[in-house]
Amino acid sequence: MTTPALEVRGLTRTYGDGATAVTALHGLDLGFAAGTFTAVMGPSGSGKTTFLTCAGALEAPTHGRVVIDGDDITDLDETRRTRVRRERIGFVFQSFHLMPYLTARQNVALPLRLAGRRADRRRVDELLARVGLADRADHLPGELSGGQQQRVAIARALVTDPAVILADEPTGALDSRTATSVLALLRTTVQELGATVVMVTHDPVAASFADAVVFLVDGRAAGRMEHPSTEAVAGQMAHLDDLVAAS
Ligand SMILES: Nc1ncnc2c1ncn2[C@@H]1O[C@H](COP(=O)(O)OP(=O)(O)OP(=O)(O)O)[C@@H](O)[C@H]1O
Repeated sequence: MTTPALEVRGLTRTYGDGATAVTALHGLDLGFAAGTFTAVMGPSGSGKTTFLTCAGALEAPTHGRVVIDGDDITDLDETRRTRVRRERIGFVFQSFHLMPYLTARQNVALPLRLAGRRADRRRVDELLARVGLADRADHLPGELSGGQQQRVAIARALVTDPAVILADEPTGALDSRTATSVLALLRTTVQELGATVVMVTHDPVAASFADAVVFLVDGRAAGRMEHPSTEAVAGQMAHLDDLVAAS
């Protein structure tokens, strides 16, 4: 068996304590093979964001392990966790999170600079070309459309060649045509570069671009669907929403 790009074992996250404690994740076990595109879906409050922030070393789990490409990062101190975030994980957020005063090229190069690595201009420009922005390298984010900004963010997420890219509703702020082209780009990134993408989404259309969907309900894994179609995912989500409403 090859080492998963990302694995969580017994992942538990409780917020607060005493009577007001909320357990967002209850011993979640999930593995994501390298070179795959997986969507994570579930009803509101099912723990998707909490999963992503724990897997992305943005917060520590209460119990359980987070393993990135075979390295257990759970007990690292804050300095090392920051390094893991910068060098082993790529992030793509709904609201792009680009630096407004840096050009597209400088934004893509930023993770390399923060990691103390030489910002290889050829690699940065190659990635900008790959995401279709060769002619926008010197533009500021404010001079780019939403879809173009998300393409810059995807190039930035790829620049360190991370073990895994974590995407949180990457098309949530885009119109459906632009969303489709950004999802197609994520798909080709996985196919052609062997990247590993884990994407939280509410959108069955977005999920249909993935190889598989993992469903969460109430902080627990609630099934997996291979080769998802929009209709099958929408049907499963409606079923899960009914289960939650009935509980
Ligand atoms: N910082 C926090 N403090 C207290 N409770 C929290 C915190 N973050 C999340 N929760 C609770 O944990 C549970 C899971 O939240 P989470 O945001 O992970 O769900 P989600 O599936 O991403 O939801 P949505 O689809 O609505 O974004 C919810 O009950 C939420 O209220």
